[in-house]
Amino acid sequence: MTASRFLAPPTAPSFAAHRPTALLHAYRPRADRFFASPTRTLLARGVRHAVPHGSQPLSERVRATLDRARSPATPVPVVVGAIPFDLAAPCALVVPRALHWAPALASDPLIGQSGRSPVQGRYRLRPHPAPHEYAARVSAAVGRLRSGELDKVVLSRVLDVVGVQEIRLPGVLRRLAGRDPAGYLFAVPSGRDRTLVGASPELLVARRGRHLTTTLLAGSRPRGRTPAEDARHSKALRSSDKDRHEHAILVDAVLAALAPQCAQLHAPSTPTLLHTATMWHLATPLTGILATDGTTALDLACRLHPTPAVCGTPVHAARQLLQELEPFDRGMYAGLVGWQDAYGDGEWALTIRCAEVAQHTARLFAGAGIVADSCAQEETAETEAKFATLLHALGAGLPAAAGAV
Ligand SMILES: C=C(O[C@H]1C=CC=C(C(=O)O)[C@@H]1O)C(=O)O
Repeated sequence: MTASRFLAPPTAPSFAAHRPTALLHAYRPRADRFFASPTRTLLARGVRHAVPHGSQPLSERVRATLDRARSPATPVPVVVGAIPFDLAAPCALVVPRALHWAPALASDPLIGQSGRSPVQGRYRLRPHPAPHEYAARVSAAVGRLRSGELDKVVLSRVLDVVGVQEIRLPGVLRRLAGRDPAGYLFAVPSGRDRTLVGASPELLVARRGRHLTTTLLAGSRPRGRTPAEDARHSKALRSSDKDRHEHAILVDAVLAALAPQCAQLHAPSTPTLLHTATMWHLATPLTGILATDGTTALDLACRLHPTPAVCGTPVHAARQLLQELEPFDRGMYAGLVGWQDAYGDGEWALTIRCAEVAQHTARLFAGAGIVADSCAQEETAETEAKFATLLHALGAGLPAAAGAV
């Protein structure tokens, strides 16, 4: 595969014709799917084919849908959308009627003007479970981790944000883009009248020909309110044994899952730091060369999912513990969002730092990786800090409203 084919898929002859921010501003809720990564911006309009629900593995159903969508006018169709945490549940992937591509949002000088001033919305905030109850569940998880039953579990909670007016998704998406233009931004229909919107920092996997990349994140601190506090937080994260252990569990699991597929696989021996507008993370960028041409981006994603960034280790024990300790359905949270073309190239990011929006209500999700040395109060504070990404974009993250959490 050549780089030029990757940069200008045949479905996107107008790749360079659009400004990234023009696609951002053209986004229409419900009719469109918007996805932006550090390499490209994509706006998908309408539905030509939907990937069906069924008992066959997801990546086979996607292959079959892409085959069906191939035509002289669209020789290399693309699927776009979201996949739930539970791969056996219905996905929200489609081959759109029209697809517009542009370079990365961060490359557009106008991105700085996107959604700069958050509107002050009037909202009621309902956490589930309440922070003290979540902390109790973290303590229960720590007990199980210390007994040796498992090594890590990612325990999440939700925050329902209920407004007096309908939530305006284009504004939410623009404010997310304005604050984190180099992240993975998305707004995709996720069910009847529901939209999954978010700004994820984590790439599960991207494939370009035989080249694959992932950016593994685990171990977090909130950004500081002053430069000095911010520097303290990043330094504390870098030197924390507990966070390095939490991170190493993720890197080891992903290396073990990818090794059989790869002729080469490279991970730096120590993590670096990555930041979003609200969080610091320990990060490991991993690169590899696939052993064969036949493995698609989604084959790789399904092989990896759920990683210890969103579930835990061992996976089976972690899933069981989540069933006991998480009193809600994750739905599209902690799943995947992205695109893949008929060549098998694509990008799949984790659906974290996101909300599912329906009319007046947004359900925000946030999780924290728990290991045997975790402190329940700190993990609870970490989930509160993670909620801030979406609270800010909704205009609900202002001190008075945040105090109600
Ligand atoms: C599960 C989430 O974050 C994951 C990604 C980065 C760092 C994480 C952590 O430090 O716990 C989580 O594993 C979330 O934001 O809901």
